[in-house]
Amino acid sequence: MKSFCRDTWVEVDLDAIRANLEAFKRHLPEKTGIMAVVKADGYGHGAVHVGKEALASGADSLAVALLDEALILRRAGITAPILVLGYTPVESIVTASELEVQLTAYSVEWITEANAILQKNDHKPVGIHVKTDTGMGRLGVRTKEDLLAVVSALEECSKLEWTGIFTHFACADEPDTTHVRRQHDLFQSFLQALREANKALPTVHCCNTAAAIAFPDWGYDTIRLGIGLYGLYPSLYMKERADVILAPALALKTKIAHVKKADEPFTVSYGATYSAQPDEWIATLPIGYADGYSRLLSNRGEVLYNGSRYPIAGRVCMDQIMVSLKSTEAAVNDEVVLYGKQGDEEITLDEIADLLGTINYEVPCMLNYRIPRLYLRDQKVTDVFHPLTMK
Ligand SMILES: Cc1ncc(COP(=O)(O)O)cc1O
Repeated sequence: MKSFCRDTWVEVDLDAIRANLEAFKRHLPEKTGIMAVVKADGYGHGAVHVGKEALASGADSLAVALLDEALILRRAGITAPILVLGYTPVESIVTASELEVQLTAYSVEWITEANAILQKNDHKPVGIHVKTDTGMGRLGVRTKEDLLAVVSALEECSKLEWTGIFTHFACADEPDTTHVRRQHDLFQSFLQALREANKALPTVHCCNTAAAIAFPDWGYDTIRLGIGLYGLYPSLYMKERADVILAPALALKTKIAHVKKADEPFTVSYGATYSAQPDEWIATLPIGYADGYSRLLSNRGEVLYNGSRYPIAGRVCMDQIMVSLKSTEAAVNDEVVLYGKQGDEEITLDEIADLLGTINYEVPCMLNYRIPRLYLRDQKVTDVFHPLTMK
């Protein structure tokens, strides 16, 4: 029996997740591992299912943005190393200790306070990756002096272990490599400063998807693989390089809830911005902006029906959209593809991102708790998870 009561769903192809990870394994030096980035609920694909598939396919560890995201993975039984990439309030250090999750740090004050909290009740030590800001301008130490001060502070801590050092690139997906090379040069000078201070380096990492594609020899101990794991390229330039071939893992599908043929002209949706003409078929689909299907697609987006493209008719509503099937007769329960392939046609997340004036990263992240996720292997549904009902 279906475990959800609506005819709109996301399909995640776990074979594509595996294939994408294996494509990067082939592209990278053998010694370089893969940290699968599954933050934002696996970029909207489902962090638990994607994380488990990535680990089963050869990833060595997982990364998330928030400690709460790591909690969900641990609750799902994932025991692999997990790194929290973002800022964690120091009061949460005990949770990190209990979950055995590694955190990011770059402040002597934070380190000192975190260690004191863990010492108070003799908690288990927490692994710390030191973040260096080489040009992202977001989090991290910016000078060798600050880096050495942070590492020295960690060495004084009985409850914190220095387990990694990393940086994050701001422009690795661009054809002009000036900025990314400058960042990598600075990162290398930080590593050299540590060596000169007789510090044994822990896990070293700097590459995101784009840098892993363009500079595989910068892989160091591991890369942080995000968008590429999901079969998406960080930029058109990266896609056109074609040195790592990826398969999109996500599709968004629905079924026609209502359909009618216009006998005479009538307007469609809020604001009456679309007028159906005689003999035009209008279908109503059970998805809207409250699901993360943007209202900016009103009168601009397209869907696939019977392998052909048809325009959204009128404004996207909170829970429903209407599409014009032109003169094509249709029936309730016929399947419609909103993102993905149908026949020879495909509506890509890149296309939707262009229509929305954003990047492909944001499009799957917008798909929220109201849409059940179906997980496929060999094109067959092997598992279902509905964020709304949590089962
Ligand atoms: C610190 C950090 N590291 C890595 C990623 C993954 O980037 P891609 O999705 O572009 O691979 C994100 C991130 O914020």
